[in-house]
Amino acid sequence: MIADCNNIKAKVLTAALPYIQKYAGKTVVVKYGGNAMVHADLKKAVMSDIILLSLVGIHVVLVHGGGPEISGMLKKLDIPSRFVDGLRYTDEETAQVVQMVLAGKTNKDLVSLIGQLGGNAIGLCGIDGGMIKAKKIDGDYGFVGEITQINTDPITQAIQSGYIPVIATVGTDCKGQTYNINADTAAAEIASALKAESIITLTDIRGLMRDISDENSLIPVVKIDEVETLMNDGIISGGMIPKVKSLKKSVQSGVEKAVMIDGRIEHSILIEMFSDEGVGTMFIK
Ligand SMILES: Nc1ncnc2c1ncn2[C@@H]1O[C@H](COP(=O)(O)OP(=O)(O)O)[C@@H](O)[C@H]1O
Ligand SMILES: CC(=O)N[C@@H](CCC(=O)OP(=O)(O)O)C(=O)O
Repeated sequence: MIADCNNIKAKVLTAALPYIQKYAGKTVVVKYGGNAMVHADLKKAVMSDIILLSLVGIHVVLVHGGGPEISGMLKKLDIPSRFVDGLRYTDEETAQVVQMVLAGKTNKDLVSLIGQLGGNAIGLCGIDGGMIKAKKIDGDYGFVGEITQINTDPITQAIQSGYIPVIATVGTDCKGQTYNINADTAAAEIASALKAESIITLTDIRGLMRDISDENSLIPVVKIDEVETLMNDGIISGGMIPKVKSLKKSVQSGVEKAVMIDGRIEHSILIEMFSDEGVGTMFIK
């Protein structure tokens, strides 16, 4: 019985070998959405996967969201939340709360969890080391940032020093104004700046759906020139809008593999990376 079990373990590990060889030394950006973060056990499983990837020599960069935590804090402070095209309308006060929650609480909680699980992470936000420079996005969104420049040095230096960089997506301009940057948007820009091999977005749904009330309507592959039609068809709404736009942009910028997967499934990152099983929605040229 024990021998059988060990045999299976050995088979699983050797089956992963070609995938490990493919990704070793390459950069993989994982975007971890706030909605897939709400269950403690799942969060632990995701962090364990990230540690494993890093230990087999993959340069994992974790870019996290935290929308539900921000909304929760705004509610406690009696500040109303409002979303426009999937982006949080951000007045001056909201921008401060976003910085406090994303860079302060969510980021440090993830770094601490990775540490508890035996990994080595360093928490950064876009302000640290001048990593994310931003300006006000066009339109009426308040202090929502459009990224003007990414300085990859703090990220690459963290990786070279053996840390998993964990990034909160708050940026600044040269005057010190804080901007709230959607985590999907930032993850795509970071992946592109790092010339990442792959971007994996973990969310709280199977992938891009034709109809979110129908579990069987998953769209497994999207060609990026189909995105506009899908947007016009009105099947994409809320937080899925920046997600889809960002994955499209990643592909356009040369990221080899851009996928959205279900963060509610335990070890979905490992299934995605270490098997040929297509999970979620893949964006291709
Ligand atoms: N066509 C679609 N397919 C899948 N999800 C969609 C679609 N349109 C809107 N959504 C919504 O987008 C949500 C995911 O975005 P969001 O809540 O911002 O997640 P995250 O916290 O992972 O960034 C889904 O839970 C779903 O409610
Ligand atoms: C401009 C904007 O919308 N910023 C997001 C930043 C966090 C985020 O993107 O979190 P998720 O990945 O969990 O959605 C917000 O304020 O909620």
